[in-house]
Amino acid sequence: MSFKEKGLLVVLSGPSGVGKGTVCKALRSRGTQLQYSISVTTRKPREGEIDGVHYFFKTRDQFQQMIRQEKLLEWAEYVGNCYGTPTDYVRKTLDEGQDVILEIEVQGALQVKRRFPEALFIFLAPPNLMELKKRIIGRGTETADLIESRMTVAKSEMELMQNYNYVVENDQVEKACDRIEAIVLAEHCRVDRLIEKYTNLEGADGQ
Ligand SMILES: Nc1ncnc2c1ncn2[C@@H]1O[C@H](COP(=O)(O)OP(=O)(O)OP(=O)(O)O)[C@@H](O)[C@H]1O
Ligand SMILES: Nc1nc2c(ncn2[C@@H]2O[C@H](COP(=O)(O)O)[C@@H](O)[C@H]2O)c(=O)[nH]1
Repeated sequence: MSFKEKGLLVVLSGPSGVGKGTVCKALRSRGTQLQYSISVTTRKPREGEIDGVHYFFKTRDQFQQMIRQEKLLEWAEYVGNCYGTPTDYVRKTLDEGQDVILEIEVQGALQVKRRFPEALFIFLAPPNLMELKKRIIGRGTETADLIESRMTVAKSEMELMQNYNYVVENDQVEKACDRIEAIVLAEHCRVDRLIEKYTNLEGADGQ
């Protein structure tokens, strides 16, 4: 009898501008074995963002329809726009035994926790709030008003950190990637994930 381990669901969240996207991109270019779920959003594309690559861009009506049809694993309204994770891709990829990473804000992460308590929750934290603001400004994608709104949300998101399994400081991108890779590796070795495999050892050689 062969034991097929299900993929691990990794939730990476943290305030806007902390570097979630940057860290995920760096993990990807290292070849880290994580599949990236592409979210659905009602936000307008930023310059250079491609539909189906960075997000699936939808109208509010289309997004509402996805909610009604229960196509979203989680969703949240964030600073005037809606964001959500398509369920099908996540379930299919986990069932194939591949790990999936969701790059989402905190309200959505809490919904995932209720539905998938066994998922791994990592909070990416900035060295401090001044540095966070500097990063959002430096990215050059938001108006001054939106930067203030995102900073206000960021402060309340930081207070929800205790709902996560790990906090990783994104002081340097490569160090943050090292820490995330180590956490994911350790999670794969947890007894509660592997016990089924090792309690069925006898079946493995046909005895
Ligand atoms: N460790 C770091 N040191 C300095 N700058 C960083 C670091 N990580 C990311 N940045 C920069 O911070 C800015 C925001 O990063 P990024 O867009 O990845 O954040 P994010 O958390 O994905 O934001 P959002 O949640 O809004 O999508 C970018 O300009 C990026 O280059
Ligand atoms: N709850 C969810 N949050 C998501 C999802 N995809 C992205 N996000 C988060 O939204 C904010 C804003 O993103 P931006 O691209 O407009 O800067 C940020 O924290 C993202 O991580 C999702 O599917 N669900």
